Amino acid sequence: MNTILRLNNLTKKFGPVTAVNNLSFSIEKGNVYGILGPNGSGKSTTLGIVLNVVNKTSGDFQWFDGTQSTHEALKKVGAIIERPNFYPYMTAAQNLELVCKIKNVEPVNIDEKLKLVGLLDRKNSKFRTFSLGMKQRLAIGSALLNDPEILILDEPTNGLDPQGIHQIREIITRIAATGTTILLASHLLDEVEKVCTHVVIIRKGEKLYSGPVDQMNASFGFFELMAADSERLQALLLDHPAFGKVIQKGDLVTAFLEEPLEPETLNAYLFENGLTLSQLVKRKESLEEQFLLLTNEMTA
Ligand SMILES: Nc1ncnc2c1ncn2[C@@H]1O[C@H](COP(=O)(O)OP(=O)(O)OP(=O)(O)O)[C@@H](O)[C@H]1O
Repeated sequence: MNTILRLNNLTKKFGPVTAVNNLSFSIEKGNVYGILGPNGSGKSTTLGIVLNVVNKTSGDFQWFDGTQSTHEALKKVGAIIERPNFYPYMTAAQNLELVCKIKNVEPVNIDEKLKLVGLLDRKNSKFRTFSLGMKQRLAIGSALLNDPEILILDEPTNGLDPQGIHQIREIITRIAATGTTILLASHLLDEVEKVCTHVVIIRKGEKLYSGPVDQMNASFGFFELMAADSERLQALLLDHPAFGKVIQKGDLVTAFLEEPLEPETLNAYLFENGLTLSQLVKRKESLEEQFLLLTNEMTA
């Protein structure tokens, strides 16, 4: 696989605030990456550093094979990290022609890109008549004019209505299908799940998880149990090698699995040790619950 971008122990401090803390991950060609984290977790700062608009404090990053300067490499990157800004009195097509002039690319792709973002039929409408969703789509079309290797988007659906959100997500999927690598920042787990193949979860600038989105839900689940003798129940669970954390709230004992275990096997183990259960339920955290557990765990 070709590496598009590699971050090595990247750190950014704004005075006493460490916005990005020792962050390392890499972006491989052809995937759709989400940087997922709550507000203020350092997503925009990370994007700003690799796009050369924010100075890093320490660590480094490397674009492509590392042989070009960042300035040269960024010519192969399309990025939208601010609210889309075009000339309001010019049409969509005229604005894109201007972008072509600025980027020094032939204006041959304009219709193709407008079509990709669903704006071909509005190419002669003035920018000021566009909805926020259309403005965002035009910005995506504009960022694609030079056929970049990677498209970078910061919170691409922020402020849009459900229809606008759906359109943007569909367009991102369409662009990814053409082989363009995508890196987007989002605070929405649901968005990353829907659009991305890979995720880097950060909190307070630190990486909590990185890997394929479909392996995020790799928890073995947990049991919710009740027995008349809950102290003995807890002791037996803690003795069993499959369990990690065991917590009790009222009469309910929750035991988290660190390896697979079937309810029948657990029931038989407890019965053989002289304990009968009044309740046995096996559950798995939803992705949402796991994300919250992961991001809250580091609060302390
Ligand atoms: N120019 C700046 N000066 C001082 N502090 C900053 C600056 N830019 C960002 N920060 C701080 O760095 C931290 C990370 O901010 P950043 O904008 O990167 O997070 P984010 O994950 O993109 O959040 P959001 O989605 O809210 O933009 C925050 O504590 C923020 O207040």
